[in-house]
Amino acid sequence: MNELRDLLGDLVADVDAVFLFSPNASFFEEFDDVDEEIVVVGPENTLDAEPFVELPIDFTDLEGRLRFGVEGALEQGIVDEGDEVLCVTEVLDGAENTLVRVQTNDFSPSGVYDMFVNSRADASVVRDVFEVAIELGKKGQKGKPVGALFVVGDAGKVMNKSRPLSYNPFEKSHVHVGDPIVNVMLKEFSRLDGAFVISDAGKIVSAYRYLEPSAEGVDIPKGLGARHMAAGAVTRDTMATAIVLSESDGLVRAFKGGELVLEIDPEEY
Ligand SMILES: Nc1ncnc2c1ncn2[C@@H]1O[C@H](COP(=O)(O)OP(=O)(O)OP(=O)(O)O)[C@@H](O)[C@H]1O
Ligand SMILES: [Mn+2]
Repeated sequence: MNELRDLLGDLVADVDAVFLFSPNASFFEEFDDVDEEIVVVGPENTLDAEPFVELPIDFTDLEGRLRFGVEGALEQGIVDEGDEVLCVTEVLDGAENTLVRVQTNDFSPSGVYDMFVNSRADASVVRDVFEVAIELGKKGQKGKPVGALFVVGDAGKVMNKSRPLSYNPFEKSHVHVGDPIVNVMLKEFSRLDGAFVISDAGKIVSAYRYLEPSAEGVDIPKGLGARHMAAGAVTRDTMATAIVLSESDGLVRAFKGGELVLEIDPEEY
């Protein structure tokens, strides 16, 4: 008789590594004796696991989460190209209810791991800006959809490639992303045109900047307009990362090195 176990056992057979996404302590300990390499992926290394891949944001979409874990492990040399990896994770708030077997080559590098970890700006600054954009996307401005453009890192060069559209409300202030009051200010100022420029350390350098990078050769997906084009182009001309909330489709996108590296729907957060 065919037992399910026999039929589905191939799914877990002969893998090079097992990735546990945000496991709890007791589940993690059960893997003590397995022969395969165990890799923990999560927002914080509360279990002192080694090796560990830190998730900068809570990816609700499964593919984004797997991709980040795999790219991070490849980048850190924990796994190699072509390795077979078994991912144990959750969907729909059901702890450890999902097994996905992937080969590390299944993911063509998207740059998402690189964007957080190897940005000029601190990973926490990139994450904080992401969170503002997601929150803004969820709530809009007084219920209306709103767009916004944040350029993070390499601020001196970004300022050189842009011009003011209005007075800069952050001119003499020393405020940083992540402060609750600053998040309110960013949301308020996002009603007006232009981009926010943020330093590597998270200081808000300016609001209302009109970006003027050279857009020559920048290849962004069709259908996106001037805001996204400017975001893509400024990251090719500088070491910055650009995070864009689209007023028209409500998605948050990130650009680095002139390319789209991440696209998320705030409604799923
Ligand atoms: N070069 C630029 N620098 C800064 N802000 C810009 C630039 N170009 C456009 N924007 C801002 O983007 C807004 C929307 O422009 P547009 O509709 O062309 O962009 P989009 O990519 O379609 O974005 P959305 O999806 O939000 O509509 C403009 O009103 C302006 O505030
Ligand atoms: Mn538009």
